[in-house]
Amino acid sequence: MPVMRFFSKVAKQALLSTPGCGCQPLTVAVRNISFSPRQVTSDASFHSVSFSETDHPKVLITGGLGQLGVGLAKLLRKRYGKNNVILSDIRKPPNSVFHSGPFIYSDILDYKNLREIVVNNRITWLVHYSALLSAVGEANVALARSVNITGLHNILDIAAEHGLRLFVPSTIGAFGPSSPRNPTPDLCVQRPRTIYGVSKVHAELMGEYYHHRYGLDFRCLRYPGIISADSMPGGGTTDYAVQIFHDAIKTGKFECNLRPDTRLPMMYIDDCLRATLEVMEAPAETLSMRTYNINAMSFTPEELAQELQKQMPELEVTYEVDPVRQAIADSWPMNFDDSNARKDWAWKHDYDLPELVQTMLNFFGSETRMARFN
Ligand SMILES: NC(=O)c1ccc[n+]([C@@H]2O[C@H](COP(=O)([O-])OP(=O)(O)OC[C@H]3O[C@@H](n4cnc5c(N)ncnc54)[C@H](O)[C@@H]3O)[C@@H](O)[C@H]2O)c1
Ligand SMILES: C[C@@H](O)[C@H](N)C(=O)O
Repeated sequence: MPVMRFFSKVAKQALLSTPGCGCQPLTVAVRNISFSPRQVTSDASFHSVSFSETDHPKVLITGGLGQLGVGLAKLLRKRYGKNNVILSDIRKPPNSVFHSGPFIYSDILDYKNLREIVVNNRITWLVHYSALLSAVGEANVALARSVNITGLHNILDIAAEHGLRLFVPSTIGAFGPSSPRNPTPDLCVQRPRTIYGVSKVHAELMGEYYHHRYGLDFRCLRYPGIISADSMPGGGTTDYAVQIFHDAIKTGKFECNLRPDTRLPMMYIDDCLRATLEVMEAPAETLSMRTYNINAMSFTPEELAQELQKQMPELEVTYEVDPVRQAIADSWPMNFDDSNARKDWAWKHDYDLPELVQTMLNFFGSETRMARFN
């Protein structure tokens, strides 16, 4: 769409509209909506988009000290420059993170604090990672509702008010027992039974609503369970698939809290972070939707254990099922259909199960060698 037509369409939408939010006068949000040139569609084809020194996005990552944020900051800093990517969280960063690039305190429940950060740092992209995951969410529903829903409202309004490109991850947990589970397509019944899932469906719908109503450049990927070696998961149902590596290396034993035949979609962290970068850089006209499933592999605890045992035959795996996590897993997709992401913006995973296991073991192997050396 030509630039002027784009602006006048969005300006008209803005004049007609008022984004709802409990935290600030609605008119302010509308009057202050501004449009970054980055929101205008580009002719560059996917993968060939590159950023000149002066054209870097200025990125803020919320909830950046969890399993995914530090890795994403590293990837984005490599691409856009160290000082153009700000990590934020409400927790105190470890030394290594604090010294690796800009870090700032940000509580997503504090709207004024968010606005100050966005204005003072001239933020243009917002990656919203703060959340309570599925298992911790069930253990503290009130806090999960507040962080995952009220916090999201603040993020949407900040993004709309300042014309930011906004990424919010969703999850396989946004589906429920009445969704088709094998495979689960992008568009189907979504009736999750966890506060986490309910809050993520809410985020998908609110983001898409703001996109259609106010022109917000909202982008969302539904991540599978993410597996990483150098960061620990924050209390989800798929955490077993990370813990098994730590326990296997440390003790040669692992007690799994899901049944051996529980099949769930999973992904290695490098694929997840690259997908996030790719969808953020994708020209708007390639996105036929604003919320996409992405997938890499799908396995059960038994299959993961067998793959590990090819290299560690002495590994012993036992099962002590946690009924809360098992009920959650039994309501989630077994296989994820990500054909729209593959078609629209050329999504392609690099890691399948054997490569994942090899990469994780290589990481822990080199760590052990380093520890012995020191
Ligand atoms: N890790 C996965 O397997 C996975 C899968 C699907 C989707 N996701 C989504 O990706 C995002 C990042 O996941 P993660 O695994 O890094 O999560 P995590 O639980 O490891 O980290 C979440 C972070 O949010 C922070 N936080 C909590 N309350 C906050 C507040 N009020 N203000 C600011 N920050 C606050 C926490 O301190 C924590 O560091 C989440 O939105 C999650 O739903 C993750
Ligand atoms: C799947 C995902 O959203 C998260 N790892 C959880 O299990 O809660």
